[in-house]
Formats: sequence, C-alpha cells, structure tokens
Amino acid sequence: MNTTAPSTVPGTVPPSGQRTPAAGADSAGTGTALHATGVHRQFGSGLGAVRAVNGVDLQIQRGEIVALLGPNGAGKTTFLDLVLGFTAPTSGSLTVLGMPPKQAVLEGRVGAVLQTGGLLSDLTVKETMSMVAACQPRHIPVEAALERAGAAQIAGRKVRKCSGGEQQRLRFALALLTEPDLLLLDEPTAGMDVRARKEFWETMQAEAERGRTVVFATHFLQEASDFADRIVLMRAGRKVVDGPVDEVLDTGHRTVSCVWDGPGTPEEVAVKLGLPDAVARQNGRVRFTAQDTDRLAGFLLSAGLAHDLTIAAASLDEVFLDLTSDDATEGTLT
Ligand SMILES: Nc1ncnc2c1ncn2[C@@H]1O[C@H](COP(=O)(O)OP(=O)(O)OP(=O)(O)O)[C@@H](O)[C@H]1O
Repeated sequence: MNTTAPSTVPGTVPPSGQRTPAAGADSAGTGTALHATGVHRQFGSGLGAVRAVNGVDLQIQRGEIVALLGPNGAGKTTFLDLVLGFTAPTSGSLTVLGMPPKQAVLEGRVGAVLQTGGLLSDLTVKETMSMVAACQPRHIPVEAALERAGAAQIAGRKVRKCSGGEQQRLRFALALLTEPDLLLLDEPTAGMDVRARKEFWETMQAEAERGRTVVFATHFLQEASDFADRIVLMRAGRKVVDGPVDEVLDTGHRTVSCVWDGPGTPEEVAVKLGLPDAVARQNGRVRFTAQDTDRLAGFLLSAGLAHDLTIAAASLDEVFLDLTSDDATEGTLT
C-alpha cells in the first residue's frame, strides 16, 4: 500500500473536554461507527481512470473488530483514506461516528496507525509524543499512551534508532493519545517479526476490550482469523465478501492430495468432473482443491486414476487465494 497521508491522526477533542456524542450512539458506546453507502473513489479520468473504490456499502457497529482483506491494489488503503477524510468520495456517502470523516478526526474520535511517514527522526519517542500531545486540546498523559502501546521502554530512544516494529508502536501510542473511539490500522504489523507481531496484537486486543472499534487492513489471513470478529474482503475496489470470521473462512473447501497414475491428466479429470476448483502439482504429488472431496476421492480411486490419497481442510492461504480469485463469487455472509 502506498499513502501520502501522515502516519498518525491523533486528532483533537473539543476544548471543553466533552466529547460530542455520535449521532445514533449512546453513552454505552453502541451505534454505528462507520456507514458507507455506494462509495466510489476514482483517480484520473478517461482511459487512465482507476476505480480504486467502486461502490462500497459497509456498516460497522461500535465495538466491532473488522479485518479489511484483499490482494494488492484492492482498494483497502484508499478506503481507509476516505474514512480518515484524507480524500473525499467521488460519489456516495460516508459517515464516521455519525458525522463527516474530517469532523470525527478533528474531534479526536479517530486514531490511525498508517504505514509510512510522519515521524521526525531526530526526536526521541517521548519528545515525539509530547510534541503531538501539545497540539491536542485534550489528551491522556504521554506516559500512559506509551505504556498502553508497549512503547514505554523505548521512550528515550531517538526515532531514527527505532526498528520498524518500534516505530509502529510509537505510531500506535500517538493514535491512542486522544482515546479515540475508532482505531484504523493499515497493515500495522508490516515489518514486525513474529514476537513483535504477537505482542502488538495482544496490546491491540486490550484496546478492543476497552470498547474501541478497530478496523485493520492486512494481507495476513491468520491475523484476521486470530483477531477480528468480521472479515470484509475487497477485490478491484469492490467489497466481495463480508461476514463473521468463522463463516468466511469456512468455505467448505478441502484438498485431495494424491500420486497420479492416469490415464489422462488431472486437469482433464477436473474438467470432466466439474468438481475441483484448482489443481496444483508439488513434490511429485497432485493436489486438487474442491468442495465435494468425497465424491472426487471416490472417483479417483474407483477409476484407478490415483493412489495414496489424503484429504485435508484447505489452508488459510488456499482460502485467501480462493476468495480473491477472479472467478470467486461475491456475497455477504451475514
Ligand atoms: N493517488 C492515486 N492516484 C492514482 N491511482 C491510485 C492512487 N492511489 C491509489 N491508486 C490506485 O488505486 C488502486 C487501489 O490502491 P490501494 O492502495 O487502495 O490498494 P490496496 O488494497 O491498499 O493495495 P496494497 O495491498 O497493495 O497496499 C490501485 O490500483 C492503485 O494503484
């Protein structure tokens, strides 16, 4: 993803210190966090036009944790930029916490951890926090935000000496300064190793338990599976899948792996049966991906086409490829 937007949107809250209740939201934090209706965002015009977001309808309730998934160029970053008010829809309507996105950001209701830019390398982590906090009419103590983001131990470190993962923690701490209702994270764990990734999600889980709405874009289906309640999958600017994590991941697809004997090729058999969705070869074996693996396995064995069969659930990567393939069907699972 590329974005020219600043890396954090600490936002501001009214000087009175009183938050403006979102339309449709009560003090317990219920209501709609994000409401998109027929949102389009086009870049350029004529033959060179790119429909980065192409007619997205999406409603996210407060307190939900939503993973935004999709292959490269699906429109995830552009959609998050729209939610942050960095860019406006070409058409359609979008409200955040019941108000225009820019207003929600200005009121400090939205925090964001984006991928690049925005940090001054000669400042320390704490100096960065203090500088941004000084611009806010109202914020939690810098130390508290650093603590919650797991960045307290690097407070005295120059930004330029922080690793990619540590800089992401600083961005996270900045995003928490105004106690935002909605947290937007664009591939927040990019560049983190396995341990840092795990610690980051534990921290984020704690924030979600405080009742924040969290929307994060990721390429990792495992992260979506481990952390989100709901998956929204985009492809070519459109929302193609939207539903609870378990239902989205349970595509019913399984794999049949076998040693091929023939006659004919696995592809010919796949076409003849009209069953498997994919055929792959690996380490001298053939792997079919299909929904009705029992029927497929029965046919292969009875026709003497293959031996040494194993049937397994499709991996998360296989599910992702399946959902994002050009001929994947569109649908809402809720
Ligand atoms: N400012 C821009 N001008 C022209 N085209 C753009 C602009 N920003 C994004 N695009 C195009 O819009 C499409 C969607 O891009 P976007 O960055 O939103 O996708 P993404 O899902 O975030 O991708 P990735 O996972 O690779 O980061 C891409 O084809 C991209 O090249």
